[in-house]
Amino acid sequence: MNNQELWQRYQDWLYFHEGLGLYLDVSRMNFGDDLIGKLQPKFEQAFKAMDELEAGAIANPDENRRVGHYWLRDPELAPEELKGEIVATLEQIESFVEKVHEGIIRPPSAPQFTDILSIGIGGSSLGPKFVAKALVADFPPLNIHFIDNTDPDGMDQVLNRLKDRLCSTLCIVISKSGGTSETRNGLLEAKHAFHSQGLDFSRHAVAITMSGSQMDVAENCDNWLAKFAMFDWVGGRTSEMSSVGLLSAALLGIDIRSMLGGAQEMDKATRLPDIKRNPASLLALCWYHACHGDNGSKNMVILPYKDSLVLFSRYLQQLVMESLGKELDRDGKVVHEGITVYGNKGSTDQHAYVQQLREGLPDFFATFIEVLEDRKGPSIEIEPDFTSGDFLSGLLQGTRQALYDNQRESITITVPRVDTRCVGALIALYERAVGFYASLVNINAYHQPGVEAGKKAAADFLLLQKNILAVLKTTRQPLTLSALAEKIGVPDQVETIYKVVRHLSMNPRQIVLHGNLAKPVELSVSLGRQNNEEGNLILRKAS
Ligand SMILES: O=P(O)(O)OC[C@H]1O[C@H](O)[C@H](O)[C@@H](O)[C@@H]1O
Repeated sequence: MNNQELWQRYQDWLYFHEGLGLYLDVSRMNFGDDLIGKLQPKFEQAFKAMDELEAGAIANPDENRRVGHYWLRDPELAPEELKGEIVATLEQIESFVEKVHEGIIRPPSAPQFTDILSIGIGGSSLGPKFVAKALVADFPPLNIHFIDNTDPDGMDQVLNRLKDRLCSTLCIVISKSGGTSETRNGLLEAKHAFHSQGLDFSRHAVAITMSGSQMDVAENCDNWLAKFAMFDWVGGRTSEMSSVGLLSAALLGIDIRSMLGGAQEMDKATRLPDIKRNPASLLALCWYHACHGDNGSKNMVILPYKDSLVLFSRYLQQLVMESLGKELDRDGKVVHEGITVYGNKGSTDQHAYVQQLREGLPDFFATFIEVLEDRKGPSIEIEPDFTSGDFLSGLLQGTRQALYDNQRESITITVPRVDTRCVGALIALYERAVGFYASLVNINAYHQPGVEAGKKAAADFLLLQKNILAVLKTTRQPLTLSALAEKIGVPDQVETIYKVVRHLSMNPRQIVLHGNLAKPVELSVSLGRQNNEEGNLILRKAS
């Protein structure tokens, strides 16, 4: 197409949401005009399924669950019996936050809370992190820190930096199921850090979990400073607008009602059963074209040209890949669906992987996110008539053009600025697009059966470790790895045993490896003293 034709295509397909000032440009996706007609029946099904979901159907049959994240921003739409708890939880959050800000709810040994330590993983971390990065003011009422892994080094880094302010740190532990081991470990490590300083953890701790969850019961969260409900009908990856995301956002001074309002406005726009005039169905159409049609399966590269949106791609990785990455369709047929999502930000990525996007594997489509307002207030001129923001804008338009010139497709979402309404709207837009796409390809977007396999294998690994330690504790002589495997009764698991003892031997766990590390088959292992005497004897216990 020549420039004139492209300009025409741009205008023909442009979606604009007046209230949000949001543009969606799909003109650089090369689907033909006939695609809408072709997909019309599938979309009719998708709109219908979405209506049913919002009306309270069991949209996630495998887990026998309703899917209600849309009700969070419009409780009036929720089934009668749920309205009250949505409204009450929001009010509970606001009242708690107000009291924290005013110092009415305060730590026992400091006048006010200064910091938040947020512990959670997956949906219990990605949304809060994304929103904090996107919307936090330069000088927020509290500073936020995250533990989202069971990496001891990572936890030490956070806890060491917080050491002098632990007495004024509010610890929010988030786990819908309450049974996620990484979060449990983070909680126990944080608790240990508080206790080491003589601080009463329960006076600093806030729980966000389903009532009666494993964590709720084990920790007796009712005795904590506060406990906020997490609803069974809200999935982890769509929980940003529940207490999971709203509590920390409000504590940071972010206007959560406005974020909910932005999402609600987008929800209204994405309910319209008209593919071309609904931004979420337009996105789903583009994804179908790029990922499901004759073009093979393309990856989704998310490129926001704005530093504050840098975590959007990570947020979307869970939303899109956990929702759409499925082995079976709704009829039980093997389909291996999914869309790979990656990205960081422009123009930073221009100096990293855009080379491959432009000239290498044509295995992706890009989504540019353009923000029209450069900054609050005026800019200096970097060169006569040019500001830094002009360069950012030029680099976005240039990359879009350069990709298109080399037959690389792209979508562009343009927003006026990164504010609460915009962030709420972006989250809502992608949530709905994922739901539509799942309908188009006939999969359940709301379960995640594949996640369990890794957890189960990790549990087996840890059980094996337990058995190894039990044997070594009763054996005086070093054992070869195969002898150890025999003794435990798993002769075919020498490699796993090797991995366990190699890890233990590098840590103060009194496990010693003997022999040549380059020849695992010749190694033997025993319980004993390691070189680092001091470390040997310290086995920290969770309090
Ligand atoms: O909030 P939690 O129950 O701790 O779950 C945290 C995360 O872990 C799981 O593995 C799921 O796959 C995610 O969807 C979820 O967000």
